[in-house]
Amino acid sequence: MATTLCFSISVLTPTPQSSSYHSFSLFPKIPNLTLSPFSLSPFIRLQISPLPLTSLRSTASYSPRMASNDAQDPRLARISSAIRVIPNFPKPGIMFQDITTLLLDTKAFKDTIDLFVERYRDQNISVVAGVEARGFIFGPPIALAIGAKFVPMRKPNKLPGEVISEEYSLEYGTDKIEMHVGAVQPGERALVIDDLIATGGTLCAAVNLLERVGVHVAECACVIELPELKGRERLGDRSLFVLVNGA
Ligand SMILES: O=P(O)(O)OC[C@H]1O[C@H](OP(=O)(O)OP(=O)(O)O)[C@H](O)[C@@H]1O
Ligand SMILES: Nc1ncnc2[nH]cnc12
Repeated sequence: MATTLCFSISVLTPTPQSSSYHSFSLFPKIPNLTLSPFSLSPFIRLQISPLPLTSLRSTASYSPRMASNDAQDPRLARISSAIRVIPNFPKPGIMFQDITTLLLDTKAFKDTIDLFVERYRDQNISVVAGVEARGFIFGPPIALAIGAKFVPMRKPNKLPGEVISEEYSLEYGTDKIEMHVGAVQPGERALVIDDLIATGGTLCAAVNLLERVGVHVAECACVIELPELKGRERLGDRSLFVLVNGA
């Protein structure tokens, strides 16, 4: 493999058509990189360095930084290249980060779960809260592996029992997520998981909902971050762990 790194940077241009979806590009180009057949772009994403759960923030860098303690961890590159990017979905100008192709790659999918499990298995987490819909894919295997319960955080009017709701703002309008009353107890320690953080509105709402019922959120975790959308800033002091940056 060639070792020269080139950089291709496109600055975020918010699209008027976009509401909760946003497009951008910020990634190092790596010639001769082996990519999955699903990847539309011959690029590897930037990666975010790990922080212990006690740390509050991690920062993106132009040097690839790995989510594992091993700076050469090859799993992140494979995960990154297994995520398909679909331009102009669901709206013109959006670069949709499609994790369904990651799920087809059994090694990359397993590596994704393993990376989260390695980070959280000794953190005394009793609740993994997954955000609808794609947090329902990554959350349950992590919960099972670390011995925590899985709590779905759903879109409005989907849960049959009594719910507690949290509204949050989108670029235009508002949305809401809900959780069953009694699913968690005050004093429990939670991990909030989703596939992707963009503006951070969804994760913020999930954290707020859990904190309102006395749960301590140890960390939020996502497979992908779109750093230009500054979701990390919206989370404030809440700790965020991600594996790769969006292409
Ligand atoms: O950081 P934010 O700006 O809040 O955006 C991130 C959210 O957007 C996507 O879900 P989406 O709202 O598309 O719902 P879906 O998973 O049900 O399709 C993604 O899976 C996150 O949940
Ligand atoms: N670009 C994107 N791809 C996938 N999910 C998203 N949610 C918000 N923005 C997204």
